[in-house]
Amino acid sequence: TDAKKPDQSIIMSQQRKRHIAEYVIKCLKQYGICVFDNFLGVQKGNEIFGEVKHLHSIGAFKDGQVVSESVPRPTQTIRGDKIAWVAGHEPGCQNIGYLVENIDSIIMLCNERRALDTYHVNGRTKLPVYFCTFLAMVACYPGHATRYVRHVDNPNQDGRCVTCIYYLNKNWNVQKSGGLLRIFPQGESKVIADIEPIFDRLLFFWSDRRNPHEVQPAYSTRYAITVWYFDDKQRAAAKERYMQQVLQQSSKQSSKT
Ligand SMILES: COc1ccc2cc(-c3cnc(C(=O)NCC(=O)O)c(O)c3)ccc2c1
Ligand SMILES: [Mn+2]
Repeated sequence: TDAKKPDQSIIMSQQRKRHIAEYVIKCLKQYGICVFDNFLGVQKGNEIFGEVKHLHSIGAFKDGQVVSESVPRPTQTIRGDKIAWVAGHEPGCQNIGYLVENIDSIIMLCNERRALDTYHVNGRTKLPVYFCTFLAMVACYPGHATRYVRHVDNPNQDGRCVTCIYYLNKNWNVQKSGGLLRIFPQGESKVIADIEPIFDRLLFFWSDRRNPHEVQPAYSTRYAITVWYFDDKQRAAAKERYMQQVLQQSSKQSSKT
């Protein structure tokens, strides 16, 4: 049997991708944040949601550990999400793969226009511990008031320049279920952005200190898929710093022994 060909009717046209990229460029330049609704449509959105629920049902989600320089505090006070790293070609994840491919091509279109700030985005998410694989982070806030306190995704130049989040939550009611994403833009606009994590919504924002944000307590299961885009120069510098730290640590160790 021939490999399952994606349904031609829902391959996103180049023209639509260009239209979205124009919109993303305009918003990121003006506000540093961009919300685009009805990104893939109900059918594709449902298929992706189904794959994420399947991942959850087979226990693929692990507690979100916090990578922080400060003394690690119990994670449940900082963030309650559970995460699963997905490349998109694993069995049962091809629709997540379709989502990531489409986001990729939009970001690359923005990049061609030299529009992503001074960044040159050529790589996509790699595990924060410097593995060279490209991954999307599927996150679940399992309800019972799980939250993520105000934070910056990339406070110390680790290379990430754009955060892109795709939400999967049907008929989400913030009054009942909370889970609002609140962004506190640090630019001149200073207008707080309250973003509801609604189904088939795509969000982009600069990952650095321009966009501190928080996930308010969620009272229903809240799913999202995040991809971070790297600036290659910043990334290379971060890797260099990381390797220097490792070398210093090992030379300290060897001088002790
Ligand atoms: C291995 O190390 C890891 C592993 C996972 C990590 C996940 C995050 C993270 C950052 N931001 C958000 C967020 O802001 N979500 C906003 C929303 O859902 O609307 C979020 O859900 C998760 C940060 C660092 C990590 C380091
Ligand atoms: Mn974040």
